[in-house]
Amino acid sequence: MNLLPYAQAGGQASLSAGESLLHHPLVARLPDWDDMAWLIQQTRLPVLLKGILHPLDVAPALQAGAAGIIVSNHGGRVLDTVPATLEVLPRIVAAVDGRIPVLVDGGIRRGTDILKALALGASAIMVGRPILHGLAVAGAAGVAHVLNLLRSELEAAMVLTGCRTLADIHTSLLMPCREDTA
Ligand SMILES: Cc1cc2nc3c(=O)[nH]c(=O)nc-3n(C[C@H](O)[C@H](O)[C@H](O)COP(=O)(O)O)c2cc1C
Repeated sequence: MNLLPYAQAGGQASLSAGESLLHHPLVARLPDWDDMAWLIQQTRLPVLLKGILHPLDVAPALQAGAAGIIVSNHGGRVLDTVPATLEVLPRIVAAVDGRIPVLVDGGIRRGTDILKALALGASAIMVGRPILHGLAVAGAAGVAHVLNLLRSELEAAMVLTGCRTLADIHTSLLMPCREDTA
């Protein structure tokens, strides 16, 4: 995410010659796990940590008091070569071992994507750009239409895979194409 427009009073977005984003006060000290723990202690609301992509980050997230984890690789900008969220989801789910909900987003475009994410252990999924696209095309009705499509596609996928309830959606529905996702 480009933080500079928000950080500079004058709204100057570009760096001058010789300046580096790394030296900007807003990013020179990047948030760490102590900051997460502090933030979580400031509210009684559940705080879910978004952007977890590595199983080794699960323990510090739990230690900081996260109420949930959102496996996500998108922050408005995307770092090249980050893994797809569905690729890392099973490893995060295994590391969490049922202690807190694990949500996932990124590239969910149809009901079968939701079915696959739930089969890989997600507690819930989130959707970004399809909502924005619906909003851009038809406002609130467009957003409702996108949500309706996703729901009806998920229900069709459940019917076709013999799942009467969300709890019936299980890893056994999936045929692994790589050993490490088995
Ligand atoms: C225009 C735009 C801006 C975003 N800004 C942020 C952000 O500031 N912080 C963040 O955590 N995620 C941000 N995201 C990512 C979304 O929260 C979400 O993770 C992502 O859009 C989900 O993937 P999908 O769009 O493929 O459904 C942004 C996404 C878009 C499209």
